[in-house]
Amino acid sequence: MNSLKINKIEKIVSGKVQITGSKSETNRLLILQQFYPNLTIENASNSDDSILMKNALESSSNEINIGHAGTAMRFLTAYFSVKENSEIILTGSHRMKERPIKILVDALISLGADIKYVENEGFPPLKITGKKLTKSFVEIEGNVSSQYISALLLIAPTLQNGLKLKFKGDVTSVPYIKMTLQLLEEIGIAYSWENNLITIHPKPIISSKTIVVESDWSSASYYYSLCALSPNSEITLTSYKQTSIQGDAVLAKIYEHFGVETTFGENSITLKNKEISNINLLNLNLISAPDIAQTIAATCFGLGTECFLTGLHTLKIKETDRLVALKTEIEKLGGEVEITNETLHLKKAATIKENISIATYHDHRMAMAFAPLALKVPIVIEDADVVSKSYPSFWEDFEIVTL
Ligand SMILES: O=C(O)C1=C[C@@H](OP(=O)(O)O)[C@@H](O)[C@H](O)C1
Ligand SMILES: C=C(OP(=O)(O)O)C(=O)O
Repeated sequence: MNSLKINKIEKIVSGKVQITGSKSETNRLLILQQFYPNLTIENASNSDDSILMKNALESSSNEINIGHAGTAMRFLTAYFSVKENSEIILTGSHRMKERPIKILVDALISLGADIKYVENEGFPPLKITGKKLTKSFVEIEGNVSSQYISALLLIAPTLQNGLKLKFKGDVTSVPYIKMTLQLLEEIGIAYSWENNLITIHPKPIISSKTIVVESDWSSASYYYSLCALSPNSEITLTSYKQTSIQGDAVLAKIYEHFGVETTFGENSITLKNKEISNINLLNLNLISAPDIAQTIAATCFGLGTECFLTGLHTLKIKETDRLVALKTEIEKLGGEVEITNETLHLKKAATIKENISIATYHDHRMAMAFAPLALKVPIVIEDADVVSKSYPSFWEDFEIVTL
C-alpha cells in the first residue's frame, strides 16, 4: 500500500477489536524460550518485529538482518554473545545503523563477550562470536535506552554466576525494565532490585510454563485517541487486563484528561467518551511511556488542546527522530510546535488543514497516531503499510470502528 486517503470519519461505531499481543512481551518471551524450551507462548504478537525476532532465532544463516526492530537488535546482541559456537553478523535497516548500541556492546564486552563493529564504531552491524561468559558484574548507563538493560537481564539467568547489574546515572523507560523482571519472575526466576543494583541468580532450567501475552497497550492508544476525538463514542478492545505489566497501560489514566473512561471487563477494556469540557493545557512527563507520545500529541492537536510534553529524549533515536517528525507533520496541518531535545510544546491550534499528506518516515507510530485526525478532516497517510512493524491489521481494525 502506498498513500492511504482517509475520508472524513463521521463517527465511531461501537465496535470490538482484538489487537495483537504486546510486541515487547513477545520479543522478551521469544528470547527466553530459546533458553527454556518448556516455555509456551500464547497470543504472541504478529508484528513484523516479532516475526523478525522469531526468524532470527530460528535462522541457520550467519548473517541476520532485523530491519527496523530495535528490541530485536538489542536483545539478539546479548543472545548471540552467549550462544556458544556461533559467529553472526547482526545487521538492520539504514535507520538501524544510526541507532546507537555502544552502551550495550561495552557492557557485554566487559562481561567477556566478543563483539566487533563491522562498519561504524558504536552502531550496527555487529560481528558477534558467541562464547560462555563467566563474569557476573556489569555497570551500565541507563538514560539512553532501557532496551540495553533488558537485553542483559534476559541473558542473566543463563550465565554461570548470574548477574549483578548496576546503573550509572538516571534510568529511562523504567516500566520496560520492570516488564523484563516480571516476566523472569513469572517463569520462576528470582530477582532483587535495591537502589541502583539488580541481582539475578543463575537458573539453567525452569518448570513448564505457559504465558498468555496481553494485547498491546501502545497499539490501544490509537483507539483512545479515536474515542477522545469522537463525542459519545464507545470502543471495546479484547485481551486486556487491569494489572498489566506494560507501562503504556497508563493510557487509561492519561486519557481521563480527555474524558475517556476505561472500564475493565473480564478480558477486555471498554473506552467511553464522557464529553467533559476540554482542558486548556496538558502537562505530562512521558519518560516512562515514550511510545505513546505521538498519539497524545495528535489527540491534543485534534482537540485544540495545548500540551507540553517532557521526558522525550529517547524519541530522537527511535524509528525516526520522532520530535522532528511530529513538529514537521503537525505544522503541515496548521499547528505550531516547539521542540527541544527532550520536550515538545504544542500551541493551541485554530483550524486543521484538510487533505494534508502526512509523511511517516518508516515509523509505524506516525501513521497510526495521525489516522484518528480523520475524525476532524480528510487526511492522507503516506506509506501506510509501515503499521506492520507493530500492528499489521491496524487498517482493517480501524475500519471496524469508523464510519
Ligand atoms: O523494551 C522494550 O520493549 C521497549 C523499550 C522502549 O525503548 P527505550 O528504552 O529505548 O525508550 C520502547 O520505546 C520500545 O518501543 C520498546
Ligand atoms: C521504539 C519502538 O520500537 P523499537 O525500539 O523496538 O524499534 C516502537 O515500537 O515505538
